[in-house]
Amino acid sequence: MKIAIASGKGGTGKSTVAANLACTLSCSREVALVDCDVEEPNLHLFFPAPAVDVPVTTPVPEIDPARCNLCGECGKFCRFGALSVLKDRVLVFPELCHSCGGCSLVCPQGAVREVPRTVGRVACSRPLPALTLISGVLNEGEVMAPAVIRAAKLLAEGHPLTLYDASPGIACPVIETLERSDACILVTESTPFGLHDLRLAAEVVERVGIPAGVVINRSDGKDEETLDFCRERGLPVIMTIPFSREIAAVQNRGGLICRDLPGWEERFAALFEAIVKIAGVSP
Ligand SMILES: Nc1ncnc2c1ncn2[C@@H]1O[C@H](COP(=O)(O)OP(=O)(O)OP(=O)(O)O)[C@@H](O)[C@H]1O
Ligand code: SF4
Ligand code: SF4
Repeated sequence: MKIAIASGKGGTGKSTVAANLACTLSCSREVALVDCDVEEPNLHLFFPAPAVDVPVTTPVPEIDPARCNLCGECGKFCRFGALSVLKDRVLVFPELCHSCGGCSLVCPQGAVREVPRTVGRVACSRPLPALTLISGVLNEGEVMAPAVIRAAKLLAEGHPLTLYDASPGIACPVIETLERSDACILVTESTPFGLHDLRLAAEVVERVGIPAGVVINRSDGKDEETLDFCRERGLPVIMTIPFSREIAAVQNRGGLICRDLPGWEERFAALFEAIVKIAGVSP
């Protein structure tokens, strides 16, 4: 079973929910937690442990000047501007390449071969007896976040229960994270910005075809607009977390509220039961 934790807006508490849910569940079962926020992974801060790194590479073209006749077909084909055919050579911009493989297929001279290029890494650790943490890390200056997310998710394959912590927003890295998830927990906060971005995120999960439930975090007890929206969209609200200095203090020292504050382990266990019901599949 695969559960994604996402939110339209940054800083709403995705990592808080993902880390506490993973920790709670690992008391009773084997869990893999995948940090898909590859531009800024932070779950390792909750679960410090020695990690093994696996490099992530993507194939990019390399042109053989001895074969290339500068016909320009590869440049015409590439939709991403990663190839520029000049008078005397073909320039390759590897960081723009989406590794579709098209240029090597269309080259009539067989002058394009694919070479691996490292864009990031996946760090694997075992911070708790039944918890595997898999963190995708995109190299600085790289843009191919989906490739690192795919690699991180692949490493988690085979685990009976996997949680994916998505990046904020609704761009391709989030879509890549949502792919093949059984359900999604949408984390929001009761502010106009939170509601605006929840609308966008709700639309995305609907389009991807994944059932979802909502966690309202940093609640000040005035959640009516968010509750109305959820009711209209048929999105069940499956947990409410108050805005609390105590929660912030635990988190800011790298602690977990399910371990350090009474009652939260039970609440995260109940959150899991609720999302399992929404997913309609057994873990
Ligand atoms: N209920 C709460 N009460 C007080 N502080 C909170 C609460 N929930 C989260 N925070 C604090 O808000 C900050 C952001 O939380 P968190 O990192 O979980 O958000 P996020 O959605 O994962 O962020 P990002 O968009 O960067 O991935 C953290 O400093 C956390 O301690
Ligand atoms: S398609 Fe092949 S032969 Fe033509 S410019 Fe590109 S690399 Fe050269
Ligand atoms: S592999 Fe695809 S994206 Fe990359 S340079 Fe070739 S055509 Fe462009």
